Amino acid sequence: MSSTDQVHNQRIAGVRPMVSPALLRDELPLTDAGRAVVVQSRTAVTRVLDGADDRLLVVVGPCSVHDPAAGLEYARRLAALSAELSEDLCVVMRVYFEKPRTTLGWKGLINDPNLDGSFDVNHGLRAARALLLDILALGLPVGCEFLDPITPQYIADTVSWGSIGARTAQSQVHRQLCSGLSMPIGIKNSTEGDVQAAVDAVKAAASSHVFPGVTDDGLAAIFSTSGNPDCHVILRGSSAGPNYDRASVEHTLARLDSAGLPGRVIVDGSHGNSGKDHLRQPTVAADIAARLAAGERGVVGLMLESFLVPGRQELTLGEAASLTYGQSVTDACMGWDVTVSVLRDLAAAVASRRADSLSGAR
Ligand SMILES: O=C[C@H](O)[C@H](O)COP(=O)(O)O
Ligand SMILES: C=C(OP(=O)(O)O)C(=O)O
Repeated sequence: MSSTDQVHNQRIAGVRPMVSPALLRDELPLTDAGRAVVVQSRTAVTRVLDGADDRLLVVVGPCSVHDPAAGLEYARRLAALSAELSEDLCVVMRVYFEKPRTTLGWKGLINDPNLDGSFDVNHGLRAARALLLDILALGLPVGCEFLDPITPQYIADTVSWGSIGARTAQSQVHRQLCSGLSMPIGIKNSTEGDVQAAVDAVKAAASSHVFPGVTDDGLAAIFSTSGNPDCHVILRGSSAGPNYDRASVEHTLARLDSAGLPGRVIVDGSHGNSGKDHLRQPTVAADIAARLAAGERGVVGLMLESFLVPGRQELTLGEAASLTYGQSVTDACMGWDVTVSVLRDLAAAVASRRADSLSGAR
């Protein structure tokens, strides 16, 4: 595929046509009911972030979706649990289709939906959007990480909360992207533990930007954004250890204040905060629950990695048929039963904080 002119596309091995965002949305339209879920949940998440709603935001679900059927089964269970706990928790399902890799590895359902190195991106986009619509049909809002700057055009209308990962928080391309996204976005501290990088990203994303992008019809265009005031820091721990403790949260709130930004953070109970050990996520959640029950307010949300079956398994490309159903092929996840008790304990902590605050106000 490389050009014979010896200067152009010398390392491009192939170019294939890609469905346009408009065509995909036409094939798989957002229903009126789905739109209502997105609009209402974006407002609810924003109110939690602003402290206007005293519930805890809980972004919970698999590290990555590799099997839409298992993702949908998880969503059915979570929709019922979310309804049970809705007075105290604002639940968003983590539905991640794009995986940023430290070096190499499977990059997620959009990039390689057949899990075999065939990279059928058009099929990946269809599978991702179809699952998002199915989850919204259950009344459950979804949260995605945005990694490729073009992907949001295909799915962002279905997303109520977004994330920028630890490896891209310092990227200007991603900060610009956030400034134009229609939902609140959590931005993570770096893998080495640099929280200022996330604070700087929240500040940059709140501002307007002008940058190149792709239109609904797949044409290059220059986009102007108005800035996103609903971005916030996610403390995800680091290679140096956890950062969900009270002092780290206070330190982050002080940095946000110095930058003229609202004081709120989400804690990621996985990744550096649990050393990627799924058995430690409930310990993080229990610590946050105890602090909430004691009246702490800076932590407005918690992210948890959870799937039907606990732990993780190795993915060998081309051998998806031998995978255990409902178990992560990326980072280890809490299993469903543990997830239920963790979410119930978090809800009880929020209810207790509310009761204390009401009795204090009397
Ligand atoms: O959340 C997922 C992973 O931690 C992230 O994609 C990095 O994974 P890797 O270090 O296995 O590449
Ligand atoms: C990649 C992720 O996390 P981080 O960016 O914190 O490593 C994730 O949440 O899937």
